[in-house]
Amino acid sequence: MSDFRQKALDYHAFPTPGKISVEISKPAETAQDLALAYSPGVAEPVREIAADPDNAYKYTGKGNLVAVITNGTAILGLGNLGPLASKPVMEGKALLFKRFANIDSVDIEVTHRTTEEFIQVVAAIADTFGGINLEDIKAPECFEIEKALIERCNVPVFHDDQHGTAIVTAAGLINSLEVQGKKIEEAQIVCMGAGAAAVACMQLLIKCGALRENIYMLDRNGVIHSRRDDLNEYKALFANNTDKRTLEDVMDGADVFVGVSGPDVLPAAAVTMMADKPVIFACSNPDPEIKPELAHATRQDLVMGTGRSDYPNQVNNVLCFPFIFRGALDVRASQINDEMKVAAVDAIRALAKEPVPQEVLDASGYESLTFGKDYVIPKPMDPRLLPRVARAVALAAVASGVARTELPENYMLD
Ligand SMILES: NC(=O)C1=CN([C@@H]2O[C@H](COP(=O)(O)OP(=O)(O)OC[C@H]3O[C@@H](n4cnc5c(N)ncnc54)[C@H](OP(=O)(O)O)[C@@H]3O)[C@@H](O)[C@H]2O)C=CC1
Ligand SMILES: CC(=O)C(=O)O
Ligand SMILES: [Mg+2]
Repeated sequence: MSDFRQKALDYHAFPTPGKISVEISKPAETAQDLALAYSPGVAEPVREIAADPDNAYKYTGKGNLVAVITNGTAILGLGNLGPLASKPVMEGKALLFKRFANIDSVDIEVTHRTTEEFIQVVAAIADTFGGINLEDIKAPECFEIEKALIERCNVPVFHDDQHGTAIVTAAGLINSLEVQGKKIEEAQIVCMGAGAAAVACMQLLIKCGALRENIYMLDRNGVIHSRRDDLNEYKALFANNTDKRTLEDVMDGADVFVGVSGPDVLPAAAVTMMADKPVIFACSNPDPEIKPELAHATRQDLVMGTGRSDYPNQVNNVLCFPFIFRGALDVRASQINDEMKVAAVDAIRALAKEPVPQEVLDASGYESLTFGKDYVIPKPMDPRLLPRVARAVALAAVASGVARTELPENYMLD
């Protein structure tokens, strides 16, 4: 067994299996403490909440609690390995919520027969939480699931693989194009993958200025074009009237490759066909569409990003979901809308252009980092992400009318 594989297994197994635990936040030592925490004292907040459901935010942990919910049908790029096998990833998301945004989070892995059954399960438990983060649910079911849950739930519902990925990809890509001296409005974009992440990434890039007709999307059957009769309604949104059929056909002259598909699907030969100064985001986890070593050996003029922590330019939704939920929870937003997503893109982008504090360099193992080819996007451990992104999101929620409380005082500074 490789050293790294054993290390990863030991990390998860010892000293306690798993990555999260529950802590109590009130004294519970004496009979008097227990009389307040449990019977008879607990009856008082029960009555208050029964009288006004908003009191749940006052008397319980609901307002700082996010559920990470999955069915395990698209676990990273590993595929449909079932709910239980997805648990380490979901505990990982919960760990990241706590570590980066001090949000309490629990993972919920749902076994179900039909899509409607999954929707019913989540809708039935949604009031327990301040927000629902859907994770690793495959397309096209993820689209129907998210839409139905947004309609049925009173708390924000956010499919991370769609929107978290899209926000980070848009921030990183617009910065990369700036570094390469290109404009998003003129960029020829190839998107490998046509699932949850792909559809949302391309939709948000269009909101940020990309032209739909400049985007070529591919699935396992090649280029998505208007004469295919096997497209679901989401892929059909990206069907081009074109004779191009293969990856090579669309990579010829492309400025951007976004990979949200699977491992090693981008051959070096296709990279050589791209326009001058291209951008390659090979975001599949854990194994990217092309290894950075191979891409860099193929040409020198590219900006390269992956979803991983161990290469420069980590294009990964960890840069978004803790912070967008922090902002949404802090103003009790009823939903996470496009205005909040675009605010997150702008805040993440802007941070990459500022000097990097020593603590971030130390934590990420760099001597220096400056905005440029190897640093187009902030590092996840940058402590400025939390105040900047959360504040931008909260302000956007207030401005767009979805906030249900006033802006907290700490967001008013500046
Ligand atoms: N870095 C990041 O932050 C994130 C990365 N990702 C990565 O994106 C990938 C997709 O995730 P997600 O969208 O949630 O999953 P989905 O199951 O929703 O979509 C997967 C898509 O990838 C396509 N695909 C898979 N293998 C290939 C291949 N060999 N050639 C061409 N297309 C292929 C599928 O094609 P078809 O439709 O024909 O089946 C499908 O369209 C994963 O690898 C995941 O790790 C996802 C979210 C965040
Ligand atoms: C990062 C992530 O959410 C994924 O690869 O699915
Ligand atoms: Mg995911």
